[in-house]
Amino acid sequence: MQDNRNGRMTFPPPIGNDRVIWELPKCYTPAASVQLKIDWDIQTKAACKDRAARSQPWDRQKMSKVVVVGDLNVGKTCLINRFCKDVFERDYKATIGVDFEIERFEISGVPFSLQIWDTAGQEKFKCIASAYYRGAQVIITVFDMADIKSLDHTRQWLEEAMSENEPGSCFIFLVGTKSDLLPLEEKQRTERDAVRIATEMHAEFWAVSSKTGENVQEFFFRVAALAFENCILKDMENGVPVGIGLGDTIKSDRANLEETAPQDGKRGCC
Ligand SMILES: Nc1nc2c(ncn2[C@@H]2O[C@H](COP(=O)(O)OP(=O)(O)OP(=O)(O)O)[C@@H](O)[C@H]2O)c(=O)[nH]1
Repeated sequence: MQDNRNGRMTFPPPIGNDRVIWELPKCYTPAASVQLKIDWDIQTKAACKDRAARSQPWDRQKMSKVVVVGDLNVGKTCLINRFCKDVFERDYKATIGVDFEIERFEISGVPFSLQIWDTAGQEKFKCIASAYYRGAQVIITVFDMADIKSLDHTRQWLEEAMSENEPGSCFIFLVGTKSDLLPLEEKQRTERDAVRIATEMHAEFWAVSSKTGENVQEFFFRVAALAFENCILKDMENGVPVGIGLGDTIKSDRANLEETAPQDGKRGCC
């Protein structure tokens, strides 16, 4: 890429090593995985090779929208903050409406981003948050492993998120947080219940702890990899040549957010 101001070559912002994915990350447990395969689809590999070789400009990278839903206090914000900022907040601060983060990856040599929407679990903010469900490629339904009621509510959260999206258009994940709070036996029992519900929801189950960081990065890498592959395969289905961007090519973070945010809503935290 040429920088017109000083004639020097400029390149996309570097991605830290911790956001580079070469191999398809493993699922948490095969009992609750919707994608049991252990490697990329052969078409994905070919498309990545081609695209990486062409060194597309950074502003033509791909982005997938991820919506995180679940009861209040289950740990949605902490989960996102642990992954995006590597921090853990012990004190509860309710999310007001919605908030978002953008995380950049390099997957098989191709730039890719996740736009992660954190929604409020409190009933009074639901109408604001639900306006942002549309256009999701990934829905993450979160429950607190130490509060079994929140697991029962995940079906309802998923139904509401899916009501704004086409059936079968999203990857669904069921995430149990606060695994650090449970003794082993109780954790195993809760996981068995969660796997059953995940199967009903056609979701992939993960147990994580934002406090200790256990499985948080592994989980988001898996999300990014599956969303990325989905973009490539969708483009192929739609007859988009592999060299011409992957799916919804983005112009910039700002332009993309304006497109995906509801017309009458605000961007960012409301
Ligand atoms: N021990 C432990 N506590 C956690 C974990 N994740 C979150 N918490 C605590 O749970 C409380 C709620 O976390 P939040 O992330 O704010 O919950 P939320 O789901 O975003 O809540 P709303 O914004 O109201 O929807 C906070 O006090 C966190 O410190 C975890 O993995 N382990």
